[in-house]
Amino acid sequence: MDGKVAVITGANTGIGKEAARELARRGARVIVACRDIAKAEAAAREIRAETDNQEVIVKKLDLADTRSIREFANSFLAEEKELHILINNAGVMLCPYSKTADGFEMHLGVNHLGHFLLTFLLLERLKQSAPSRIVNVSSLAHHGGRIRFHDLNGEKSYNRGLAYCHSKLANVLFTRELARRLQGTKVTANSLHPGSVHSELVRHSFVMTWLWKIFSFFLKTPWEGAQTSVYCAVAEELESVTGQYFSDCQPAYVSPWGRDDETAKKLWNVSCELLGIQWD
Ligand SMILES: NC(=O)C1=CN([C@@H]2O[C@H](COP(=O)(O)OP(=O)(O)OC[C@H]3O[C@@H](n4cnc5c(N)ncnc54)[C@H](OP(=O)(O)O)[C@@H]3O)[C@@H](O)[C@H]2O)C=CC1
Ligand SMILES: CC1=C(/C=C/C(C)=C/C=C/C(C)=C/C=O)C(C)(C)CCC1
Repeated sequence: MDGKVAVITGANTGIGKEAARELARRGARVIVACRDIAKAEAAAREIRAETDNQEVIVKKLDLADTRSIREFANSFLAEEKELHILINNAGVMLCPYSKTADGFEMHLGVNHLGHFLLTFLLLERLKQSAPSRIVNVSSLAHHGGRIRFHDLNGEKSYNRGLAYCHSKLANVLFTRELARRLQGTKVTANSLHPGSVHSELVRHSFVMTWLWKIFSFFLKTPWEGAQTSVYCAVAEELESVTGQYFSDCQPAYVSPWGRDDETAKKLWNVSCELLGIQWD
């Protein structure tokens, strides 16, 4: 991947860090886009030392704050002339009810709206650098999700498990609509389930943290969990594959709600309204 530029969100730990390591190992210039610069620098240092690739760059990105997303994009666009791979990987799960700086429910705000805005801001660069790829890390949990247009911010009722599922369904629907709109541009968009992975994702749940420790033997390692992301980002046979959903490096079953084009279009329009952007 010499000469290729990749941005990976949430690459300081877990699946994102391992995906960054794999792309760096293959020679790509990797932008590690994280909210905590100290953690990101530590991860980048480790990856540089292990892969002997010095082109692992840390940039601040807090997906729970649209100002930070815009600052990241401005700085990236000023410094990087190309972008071939965008892996929208960062995520939160099982958060107690909370809101982003812009007042969005945390799961929807970080997992969906933050990445929606980031993709919007970086899309011209992806188009200019085509062939290029957008990889959205969703989850099997999208099966439990519904887009609750009447209460997107969970103000009427909130369940943290369901809130995560809704946001992961939003990832699948966003990918589907994005892929449709990008037909003919040589920019592809695919989503995926990484597997059940022993990472810090369960940090907000005491019970899940213990389950994850006790049953860690049955879970994938973060490196194993990163393989489908890496596959979607680099596999030659996926050059023109777009709008698909993968698991274990294979196309996988999408819930009926994840295949609903009307909901995908409506979610697109509502996301634009919430973010105050025009994206045709
Ligand atoms: N682990 C699993 O079993 C599964 C994971 N997934 C998905 O995989 C992706 C990666 O998760 P995983 O590696 O497991 O989890 P981790 O918790 O280990 O990593 C999540 C990453 O997202 C970052 N992040 C969280 N909030 C923000 C924010 N506001 N702005 C920027 N970055 C943020 C974290 O940063 P920080 O360290 O600073 O908090 C961290 O780098 C997620 O999208 C998750 O939904 C899907 C299915 C199963
Ligand atoms: C059934 C079962 C387990 C499986 C849990 C699963 C399958 C979790 C999936 C989590 C996802 C999909 C998270 C993120 O999106 C454990 C805990 C290993 C313990 C043994 C019993």
